[in-house]
Amino acid sequence: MTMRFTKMHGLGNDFVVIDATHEPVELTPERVRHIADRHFGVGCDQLLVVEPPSQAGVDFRYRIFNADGGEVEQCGNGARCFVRFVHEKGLTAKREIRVETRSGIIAPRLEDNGLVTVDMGVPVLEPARIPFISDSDAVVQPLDVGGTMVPVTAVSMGNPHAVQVVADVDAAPVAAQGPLIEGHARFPARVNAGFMQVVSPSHIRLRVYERGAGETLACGSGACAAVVAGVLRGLLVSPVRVETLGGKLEIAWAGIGAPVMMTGPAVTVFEGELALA
Ligand SMILES: N[C@@H](CCC[C@H](N)C(=O)O)C(=O)O
Repeated sequence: MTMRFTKMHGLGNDFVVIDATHEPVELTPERVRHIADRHFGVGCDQLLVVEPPSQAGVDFRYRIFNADGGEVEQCGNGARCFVRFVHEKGLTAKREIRVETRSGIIAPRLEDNGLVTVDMGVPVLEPARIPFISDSDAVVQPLDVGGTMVPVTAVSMGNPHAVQVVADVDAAPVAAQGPLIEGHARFPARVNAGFMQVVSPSHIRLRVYERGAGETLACGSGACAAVVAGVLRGLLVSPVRVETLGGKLEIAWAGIGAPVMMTGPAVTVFEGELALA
């Protein structure tokens, strides 16, 4: 059996994108892991599957699978690539699209300059809904990471994030702390671990150790979560330029109750056909 795919990226956070609008695609966690494998498969941080909508008033449904095979709720860089994909494939001519994800409906828009702006929805801060086990709703909470108390802000952008502030992102303990935070018992659904350096109130540098994928060159939902955390901590003023290892995003957030807006690029790299066992 063969499967056609498109390889894409948003700031180096890379995706294998599959069109399942005409025919369903059978995916198992093993198959996702094989496709995402950089040696034995195509290689990607996430696999994105574009499907017909399951409800009225929505244009598409898109599903997100991490490289470890797990299906997740949200992907910011993926949402931008999804829009470019449906345009390039001629699946719609609409520039503003309503798309179902596991965490609800998001609304990405293809701009005239080729960038994509995504309304990523209202961030969730209540611990139980993140989910984050805590008796407190304080913005900054100590997390015991291998015996070191790390002050983090827990935010859900549809998917869970734990953001910490570091003095120098290049020296941040991403490899050492990332896996410990990702699998921390206080985050029962696991979590994406963000390390943010505040350069100025409108500029941060960010690295993210992603749940189910390890450190990636960029994480769109992580950039949104970091800006929310920075604004809530009084360190940032929207809009904020977020510099990742793979490039820059613009994030705007007007505060509690408002949606987070993310603008950035989406790039198609190549198309291919994969033989599946
Ligand atoms: N790279 C993504 C996030 C993908 C999902 C994440 N690893 C999770 O498990 O929640 C982004 O750009 O937001």
